[in-house]
Amino acid sequence: MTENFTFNLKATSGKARLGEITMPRGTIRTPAFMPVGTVGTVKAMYLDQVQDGGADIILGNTYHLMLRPGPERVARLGGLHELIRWPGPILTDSGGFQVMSLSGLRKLDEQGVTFKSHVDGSLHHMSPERSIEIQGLLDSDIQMQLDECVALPNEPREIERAMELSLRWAERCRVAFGNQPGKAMFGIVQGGDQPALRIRSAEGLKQLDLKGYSIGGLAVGEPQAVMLDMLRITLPVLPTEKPRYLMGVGTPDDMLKSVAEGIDMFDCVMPTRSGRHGLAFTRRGKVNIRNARHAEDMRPLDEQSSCPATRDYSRAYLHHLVRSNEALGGMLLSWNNLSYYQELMQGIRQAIAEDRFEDFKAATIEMWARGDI
Ligand SMILES: C=CCOC(=O)Nc1nc2cc3[nH]c(NC)nc3cc2c(=O)[nH]1
Repeated sequence: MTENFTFNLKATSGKARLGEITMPRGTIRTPAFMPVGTVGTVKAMYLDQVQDGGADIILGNTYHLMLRPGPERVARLGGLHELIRWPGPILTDSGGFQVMSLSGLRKLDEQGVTFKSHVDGSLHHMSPERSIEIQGLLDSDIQMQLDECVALPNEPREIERAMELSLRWAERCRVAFGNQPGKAMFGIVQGGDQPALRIRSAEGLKQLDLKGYSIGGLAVGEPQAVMLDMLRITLPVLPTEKPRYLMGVGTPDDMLKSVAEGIDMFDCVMPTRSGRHGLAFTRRGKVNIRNARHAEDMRPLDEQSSCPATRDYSRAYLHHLVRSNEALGGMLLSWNNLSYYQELMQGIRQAIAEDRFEDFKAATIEMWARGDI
């Protein structure tokens, strides 16, 4: 068992990287997909299934957990891992992004953000220091700086203002985080779709002795080409020996192309959220199980899968459950989708290990191009 946070780069295939993050609570194989466990649960899943399905780490959302059950209460209950019974590493966001997108934002200034809870309307203030304090109370293993993510497209002046503010907040978070050997704090590169601002943000964060770097401000409505361009600008500036985490991404296509640029970690609600709405991800593309054509299709989603939800249940039954809005429908499709995402990550890691990632990427995207099957 290691008492530190270390990242070991094991192989490369083009710019794609195979690595391992070792932490006291376990090892994270990269490239990694991190299921989103918003309010201390990966929705519609048992965490045993999430772990058995291949996830080494899950996400917890600071914004939700600070509102309910509250960070001090979680600490009194032994911390998030105890409460939700997840033994592995947990990455928590700083809350910044969700405050902007979910709450009645009241004010954002140098000190931090002031907002009204979407739960009960209570007023909250979150400074960079309070965000790190909350993540500490949650006993989070990988903590995020507080940042300001602006939507795209946007005025360059506005993107610059938010990027500079985020840099100042990164410094304050770094001071507040202090020295916690078995834990990590990641900075978040901002700068929107502006190359010069992306470079300045990455250069600024490199002064802070961080253990990893998130790429923020993307997957906020910009075309995929813009997102990939920003990765090509940003990643060469970042230290190769530290992990890179692309926030909120994405579809299998997004992840394959981002791994090809040098991304190591991903999180996205897509597999779980779309599973609850009847969309199944499979090796051969997406299946909208609500579609009438599945009503009497006795085939499972994929007879070759090792996931029971994928291998043992007919499309007809899944169709019936989803059409009837039965809980089991969302449960089985979430299970299927997370299993597919982890199977894809395993395939990516294997392809990098054998230096054939480019072929694997092309073949997987081509298989997907055939669309709904
Ligand atoms: C776990 C996340 C750590 O969150 C933070 O502390 N801040 C933060 N979160 C983001 C989340 C995003 N999701 C998407 N698309 C679905 N784009 C995102 C961009 C950001 C961002 O720029 N900052």
